[in-house]
Amino acid sequence: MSAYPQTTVMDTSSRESYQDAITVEQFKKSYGPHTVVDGLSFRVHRGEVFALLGPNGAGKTTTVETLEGYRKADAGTIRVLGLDPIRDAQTLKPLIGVVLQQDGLYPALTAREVLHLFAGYFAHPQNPDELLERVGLTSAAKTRCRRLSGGQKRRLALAVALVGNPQLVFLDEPTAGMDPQARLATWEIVQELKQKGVTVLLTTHLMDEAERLADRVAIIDHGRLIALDTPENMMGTRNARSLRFVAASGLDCSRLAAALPSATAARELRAGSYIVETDAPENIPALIAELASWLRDQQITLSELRVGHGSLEDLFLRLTGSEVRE
Ligand SMILES: Nc1ncnc2c1ncn2[C@@H]1O[C@H](COP(=O)(O)OP(=O)(O)OP(=O)(O)O)[C@@H](O)[C@H]1O
Repeated sequence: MSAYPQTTVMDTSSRESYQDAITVEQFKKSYGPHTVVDGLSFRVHRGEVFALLGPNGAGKTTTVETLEGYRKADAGTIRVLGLDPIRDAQTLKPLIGVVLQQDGLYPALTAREVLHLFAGYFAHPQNPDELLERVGLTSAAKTRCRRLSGGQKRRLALAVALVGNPQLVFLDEPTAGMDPQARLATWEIVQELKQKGVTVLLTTHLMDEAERLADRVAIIDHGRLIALDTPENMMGTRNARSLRFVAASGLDCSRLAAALPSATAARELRAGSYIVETDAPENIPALIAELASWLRDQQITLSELRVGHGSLEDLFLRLTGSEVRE
């Protein structure tokens, strides 16, 4: 309940000068002897969708919950909408929306009752019934929370986070447990939030979610920042000098490289996963055309083709050495 306080009168004058929606500088947090966040620094611009990626235990939830004011930093500076999340909690809480990893919704209330209840905490809430429809829960509006499926609970938690028209939304694994249709609907909602200028900080284990939604992605491991960039830059899509493709394993790469005039080299990275290199980004369109016609002539079926280093998932594995879990 503490996440959704009674509406307070806000003094926004002290916040007018803040530049970024979130500032984290040299943030440190330990549990006993165990350091889980170790000098983390990043900024989230206003109106940006920012994704935090990291393997299990990397410190993502600790970071997000500190930004939300639920945990206290041991060291460093944390500002959210120009405010200190603990000292200025009363002012900040009505301005942010939070989807927690665990949904602490009331088991005996219906989905509609929960949303109306939370709407009552805010001065200018969204229409709860319209919001229920927006998250695809109209048919479950009269279902008690304990009977909602895992995916429906996540959608209700999202609606609860949005009902107060927040300026900044924290989404901790927002689509975990959702079926593909609900996931797509949630992605649309995040894109709408961005269009409205709402800042979104999300954590996810789904690389396609980060690739599709995020303006910038921070990869953290052992509580440290190891990469921060746009998904395109991380994947090397711009100024790329290579193609990756997936097809049957065991293709003759020297024959392949020799057959493509724009290629300088070709290798099988792992069974069925190939890289073809060229010496300048402007050769990429020709390389794609040459590769496509070679594959056609050899009657080889292609299951994936990417420009650049590979997927965000490849990069994540390379940087953290960890498997991604859903
Ligand atoms: N209250 C706590 N007391 C002690 N240890 C904790 C506490 N909360 C988290 N930890 C530990 O801190 C580390 C970082 O946890 P955190 O939940 O921040 O990671 P995460 O990146 O969100 O992981 P996940 O992807 O599994 O959610 C983990 O080793 C976790 O066990």
